[in-house]
Order: sequence, then structure tokens, then C-alpha cells
Amino acid sequence: MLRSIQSSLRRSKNLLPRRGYSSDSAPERKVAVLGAAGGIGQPLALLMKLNPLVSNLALYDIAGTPGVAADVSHVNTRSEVAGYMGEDQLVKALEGCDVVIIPAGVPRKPGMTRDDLFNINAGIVKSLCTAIAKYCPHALVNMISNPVNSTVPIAAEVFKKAGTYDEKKLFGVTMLDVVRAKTFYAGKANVPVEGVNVPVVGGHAGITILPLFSQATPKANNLSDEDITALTKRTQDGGTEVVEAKAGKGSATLSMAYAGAMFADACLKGLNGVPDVVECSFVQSSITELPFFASKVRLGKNGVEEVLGLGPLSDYEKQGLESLKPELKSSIEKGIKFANQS
Ligand SMILES: NC(=O)c1ccc[n+]([C@@H]2O[C@H](COP(=O)([O-])OP(=O)(O)OC[C@H]3O[C@@H](n4cnc5c(N)ncnc54)[C@H](O)[C@@H]3O)[C@@H](O)[C@H]2O)c1
Ligand SMILES: O=C(O)C[C@H](O)C(=O)O
Repeated sequence: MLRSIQSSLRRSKNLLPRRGYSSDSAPERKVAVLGAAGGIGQPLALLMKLNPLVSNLALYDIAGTPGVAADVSHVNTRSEVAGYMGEDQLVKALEGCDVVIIPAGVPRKPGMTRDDLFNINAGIVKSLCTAIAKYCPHALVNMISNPVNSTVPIAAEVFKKAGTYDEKKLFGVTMLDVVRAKTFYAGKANVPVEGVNVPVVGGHAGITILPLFSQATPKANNLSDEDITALTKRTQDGGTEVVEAKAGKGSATLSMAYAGAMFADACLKGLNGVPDVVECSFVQSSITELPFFASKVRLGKNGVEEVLGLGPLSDYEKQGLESLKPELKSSIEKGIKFANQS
């Protein structure tokens, strides 16, 4: 069973290392999940337990982690698992971490925007990042908590104040947008999804999510302008589609855990010196006039090695890029203001 999960994960996109790159040769890597008892946290903990690049898995939450950790720890894979509960134990969870993944915070209900989560999640992210700055200032931080367009700038400001900010090490996780764009494109273009690539740029909310279907591979000649518009809208509204289908029971958790595990795996591969690891992420950026922007980034031993440019855009995408800038700018500014006033 485990073998079949591992081989299908491997097939799906190298979530696990290739043959010849066994856990024996992989360096020790500690990964913490903050919010590990939640809807995303639990399946993400399981997927990180399946990743042989991880040697120590720290599962932290304000409640419920002893059970999750005991459960996940029985899976017969490389990593040692430990559960940590409550603020007193946060230091132990964070010490020595190479990668910290943050899905802590409240999810949306139908009718809410991601920005409606700001009032609760901004404070949670701020306090967790204050602890990261103290106890594992060199870790790569994978921010999942919404609104990502604001929580990443909050984290950056907290790290700046603590004197630990390294723009190469802070990532807003936008991988779920890429996962969705690939799935929806493959369905519409009628091509096998395994080989599909679609960059998604901008941010992670509504129109700030800009999939670049003009750069999708393999090229599909059977898609009309209307198809591209519909695919773009479906990708932008993917989160809302799940929120509505769950009807008050939260937002995407399983697909997010998959996307989060894929992105963390890419970060670990980069840290371990695997060449040419490129994924989309919301990072400090100068490819537009906005200080943070999602685009393809090359990952390496220090985190972001290179922020890649946007490449050629269609007229439709150029228009989308201009339309998203005011909203993204104001979400970034809201995060910066919050971090500096409270
Ligand atoms: N980036 C993305 O693409 C993406 C996708 C899906 C969801 N999300 C976001 O991820 C977040 C979590 O979603 P979920 O469905 O797992 O929610 P959830 O409510 O199921 O789980 C959140 C967990 O965070 C924990 N938590 C709260 N405060 C904490 C703190 N101070 N320290 C540690 N843990 C704390 C809670 O106890 C809970 O277990 C939400 O903000 C959601 O909007 C982002
Ligand atoms: O839509 C949400 O609120 C959760 C997440 O950002 C998503 O895209 O699924």
C-alpha cells in the first residue's frame, strides 16, 4: 500500500526523491507544521511523513497535536515525529528547523473573502513569525495562512523588526493555484494532466491569481478565447468553488495539503542542492512595481536563488496583470501597516 502511494506520488511529480537518492544519502532535515491539527495540517503532516527528505517532523498546534503526532508517527517511514501543543512548546517545535510550514488560522465560510480572515489570522501569523525569528531564524518559511497577499508582508515586517529578514527564505504558498490551473487546463485541452505545466503569477485571491495559459505546455490548439477566459475564471474562483461545496465546513484542505507538500518538497530539494527546481511562489520581487509578487522562482541551497520574469504575455494576460495590481498593492500595504502598528 505504502509503495503504491509512494510510487503514485513519485509519478505525480517527484514528491518523493528519485531512485538513487535514498534517505540514506539525504541530509538531516527538520520540518515543522504550525497548525498541524487542522484541516490542512493533518493531511499535510501525513504527506510530510511520507517524504524521505524529512528526518524530523515537528507537529505544532494550540490543541490536538499529541493525537495527530501519535497517529502519524506509526507510519513506517524515515522521519521521527513529535507533537507540540501550546505556546510553551513552540520553542521545541521550532528549534533546528530547516523548513516551517504555516497553515495556522481560520478558513473561509461561504460569502467571505480571504481578506475577511485578516483580523484573526494576521495576529496568529505575527506571533508565530515572532517565534520563528527567535528560535529558527534561518528556516525557510512556507506561508499558507490566508490572506496570503497580506500574511507574507506581515511575516517580512516581523522578521525585519527582529533583524532576521532574508527575502530568499520567505514564501507565500500559491502552489494550489498552479495545481488547479494544471487540472482544469488538462481537462479542457484533453491532454494527460501529468505532463501539464501552467505558471500562475500575481497573488492568491480572486483576480490577483493570474494563470498564464498562453505559456501552458503542452500547447493546446483546441482552446478558444472563451475557453481561456473560462479557465482563468475557474482558477481564480477555485477556492470559492470548494468553500461553497463544503457549505460552511471550511475551505480546501486535501488539495491544499497536497500542494503544500509539493512545495515543501521543492524547498527541501533546493536546500539539498538538486538543480533546476522551479516553482511558482509569492515572494519579495522586483519583476513588477509591487514589492511582493508570485512568479516562477528557482529554489536553491539558500531558498530563492532567482526570481524569474513573467515571460511573454497575451493581451488578455497583460490586461489581467494591470487589473490585479491595485488590489494586490492594497493587500500588501494592509499587511505592512498591521505589522508596524500593533
Ligand atoms: N494558501 C492557500 O492556497 C490556502 C489554501 C487553503 C487554505 N488556506 C488557509 O489555511 C488556513 C488554515 O486552513 P484549515 O482549513 O487548515 O483551517 P482549520 O481551522 O481546519 O485549521 C487551522 C488550525 O490552526 C490552528 N491554530 C490556530 N491558531 C494557532 C496558533 N496561534 N498556533 C498554531 N496553530 C493555530 C487551529 O487550532 C487549527 O488546528 C486558513 O487561513 C485558510 O484560509 C490557504
Ligand atoms: O479559498 C480559500 O479561502 C482557501 C484557499 O485560499 C484556496 O484557494 O482554496
